Amino acid sequence: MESKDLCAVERRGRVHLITITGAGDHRLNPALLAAIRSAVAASDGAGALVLAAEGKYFSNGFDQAWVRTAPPHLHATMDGGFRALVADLLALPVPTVAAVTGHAAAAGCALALAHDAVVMRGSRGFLYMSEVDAGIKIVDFFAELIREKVPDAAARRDLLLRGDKMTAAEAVRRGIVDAAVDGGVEDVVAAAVAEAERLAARGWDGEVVAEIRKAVWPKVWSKVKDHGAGPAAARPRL
Ligand SMILES: CCCCCCCCCCCCC/C=C/C(=O)SCCNC(=O)CCNC(=O)[C@H](O)C(C)(C)COP(=O)(O)OP(=O)(O)OC[C@H]1O[C@@H](n2cnc3c(N)ncnc32)[C@H](O)[C@@H]1OP(=O)(O)O
Repeated sequence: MESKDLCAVERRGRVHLITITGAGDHRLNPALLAAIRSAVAASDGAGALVLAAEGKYFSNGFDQAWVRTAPPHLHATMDGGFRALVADLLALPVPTVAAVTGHAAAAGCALALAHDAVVMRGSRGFLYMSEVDAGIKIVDFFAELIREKVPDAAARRDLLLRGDKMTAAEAVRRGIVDAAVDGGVEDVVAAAVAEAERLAARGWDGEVVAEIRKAVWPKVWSKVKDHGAGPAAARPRL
């Protein structure tokens, strides 16, 4: 499947809207990670970026089936591809908003939290770090991402060491998500685009946005910066 089939890209006003397509659970493997990265790279000229998804999943995390079948030497492309995508998002010269239109589990949850803002569907979908239930250790930059994006220790414990499946309302109450949106997938996307448009209207200097973001999340940036497509890095290592 070509990358353009994995993600759809459109402009809505000043907003670059990326949609992970299909009714599946959008498992993150090198092909989908590359497709999302290409879609992010196509945001030149936009004032803000939104990442959304079709169906009942935003993303259900890494593609474990791919890991089981791929030669071991390729496993690093999953980690490298994810780090590169997070680096691209942190280095982007425009505000970013995740439209969590459905379940966001494990690496899918981490991907949502790698955005500046997160709006989430109120009636469907969990924010869920399933690793403790699935018997999967998390790596350092995941821990950093959660530590920096989930500042409340109790919320971090509930997410990582209790495996809570948080609804949007719960995630808003815990300070992890910015807004719970009533209605369907398109209502969540519309709310995310509206927020992105408000941020784009501020007309910020893109380099300042990117440098402030790196300064605000320094430990995550330090663990991903050599993987992304930003000025400091060579071509993505996918
Ligand atoms: C991993 C190998 C990688 C190796 C190489 C790379 C290394 C790189 C670094 C590694 C880092 C490791 C960390 C990351 C690891 C991963 O990502 S591994 C992949 C992990 N992924 C998972 O474990 C998947 C987890 N997902 C699930 O368990 C489920 O899919 C789900 C999210 C819990 C959803 O389950 P599902 O049964 O599909 O749910 P639904 O049917 O939609 O809903 C269940 C019921 O709940 C109701 N409901 C849904 N949303 C809401 C809501 N918001 N409010 C209220 N109720 C809700 C829904 O209606 C259902 O109700 P019933 O119909 O009555 O049952």
